[in-house]
Amino acid sequence: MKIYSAAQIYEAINTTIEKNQITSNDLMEFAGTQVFNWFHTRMQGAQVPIHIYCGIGNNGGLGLVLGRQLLHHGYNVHVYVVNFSDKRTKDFLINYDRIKEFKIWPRLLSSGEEFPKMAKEDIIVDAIFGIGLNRETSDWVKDLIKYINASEAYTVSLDVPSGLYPNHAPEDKEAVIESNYTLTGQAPKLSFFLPETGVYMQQWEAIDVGLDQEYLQKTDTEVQLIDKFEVLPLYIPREKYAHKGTYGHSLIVGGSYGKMGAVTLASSACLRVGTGLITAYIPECGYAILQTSLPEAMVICDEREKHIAKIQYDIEPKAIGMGVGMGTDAATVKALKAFLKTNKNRLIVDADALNIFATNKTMLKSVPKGSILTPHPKELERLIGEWTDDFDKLEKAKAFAKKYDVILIIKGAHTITIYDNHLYINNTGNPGMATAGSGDVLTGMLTGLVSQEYDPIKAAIFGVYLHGKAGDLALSGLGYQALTASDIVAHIGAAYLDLFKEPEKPSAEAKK
Ligand SMILES: NC(=O)C1=CN([C@@H]2O[C@H](COP(=O)(O)OP(=O)(O)OC[C@H]3O[C@@H](n4cnc5c(N)ncnc54)[C@H](OP(=O)(O)O)[C@@H]3O)[C@@H](O)[C@H]2O)[C@@H](O)CC1
Ligand SMILES: [K+]
Repeated sequence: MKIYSAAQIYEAINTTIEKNQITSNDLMEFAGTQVFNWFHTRMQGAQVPIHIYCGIGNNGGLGLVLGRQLLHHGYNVHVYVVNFSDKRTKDFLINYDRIKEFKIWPRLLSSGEEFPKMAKEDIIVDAIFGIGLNRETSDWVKDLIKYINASEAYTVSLDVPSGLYPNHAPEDKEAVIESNYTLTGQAPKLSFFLPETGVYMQQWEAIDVGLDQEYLQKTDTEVQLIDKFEVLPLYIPREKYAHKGTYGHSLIVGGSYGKMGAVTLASSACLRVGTGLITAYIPECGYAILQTSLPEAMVICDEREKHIAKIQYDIEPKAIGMGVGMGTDAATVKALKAFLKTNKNRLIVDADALNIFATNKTMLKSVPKGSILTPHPKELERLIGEWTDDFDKLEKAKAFAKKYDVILIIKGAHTITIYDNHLYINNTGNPGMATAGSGDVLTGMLTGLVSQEYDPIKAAIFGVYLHGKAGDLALSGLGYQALTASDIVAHIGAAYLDLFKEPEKPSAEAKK
């Protein structure tokens, strides 16, 4: 699903108006009606008080259309205008007049006014700011937002939780509506998926507000939300006359004394995702561990007992997973340096290999193009330096991926794959996956996919999706706390099978 920027949404609105020869207010009426239908379907005339807080822009205008339609259908509605500026938009004013047809005069709220009384059983509609927010709000509006949040009433935000900027993090964390449900116009916004800003909403749903389909389809976006619909075309079917050589030989290089489990997990995930052959390159101490825990794997041992000191082998892998459980011993750093001088294979770089690169940045220049790096937030910071907010982090990460021509996978609640100035936001996975070894499993899966000749960017997008889906399917009967990395591996097969079940609806999503 495409994620449009605020500028693209405004352009879509203008295109729709011009092409269909309608007024902007016609479009607002349509959007407001869609939102009304959403409420009406769920509330069926229930007389729960609904408090609609409208700003003075088009987000507020949308709130007024909703208010009028709810009144028309006999709902118990209270409408307030948050009067933060005199620059009311044309469509706000049209709808401000129209609501008065119902003998309703919205209460004007301004600085110093007492805020309306509400019970926590009531419903609040937040139509204060939409994507037009461009500066810090005044103190009294912040107080109102805090008051709404403190009410504990169920809050439905229109388009975005008010106070969220389209392209940077809020200055004041308390000056943002904590929304229970966000009904967003046409497509979700980037801020819904980032750790600092995603926390302001529990669930979101995209509502078709009638924007021009041709514009939406032909417009390329920098950001995409990845679900089943997007990954299905990436899947490479298995051939009848294939043999194990067809699906590539994967190599996992890693492990050190006390950390052999990481290699076992990565190697078993690599097998489960479908690699033809798997070899683990490990220090001597892991030999018996690997051979007993994973009989399908072949093992090559380093000359050292407890850590890797020389990466040398006589096989021809298609892809190499590098770094899981590897440690950062000086001899290992030296071995990695020497290895990079001759290696031509694509790498999937994780864990300690990332840490080694972070302190030896020149090594990054020897990483083959199209390799995949999979840092978690701390490892990412070591690679790209500190960031001011999540949006700044993404800019820095894009520049890094471009500089070294690599695919960067930023692991998190919504893992983001970055390549060639594009962002792919994953929509599978759950908090149970924040557990030891989960990253090792991902490294193994990505290695196995690249070995099977998935183009690296496709392997990254597909692998991250499949990893999250396996984690979601593993939850059943376990719950977040009990989920382990081995459970994720055990459900890779189910995640593949799930690809061919009924496709999910792309327009309505629940945030996990
Ligand atoms: N037109 C249509 O058909 C459709 C419209 N839709 C809806 O329109 C919404 C966008 O509307 P919008 O552009 O009017 O902006 P909105 O978010 O309401 O803000 C209002 C204005 O406030 C101002 N302002 C900014 N920050 C401020 C601050 N801190 N303190 C005080 N003032 C501040 C700023 O104006 P400024 O003062 O900078 O000139 C800004 O323009 C969109 O989110 C969606 O809900 C869609 O449903 C599709 C159909
Ligand atoms: K809003």
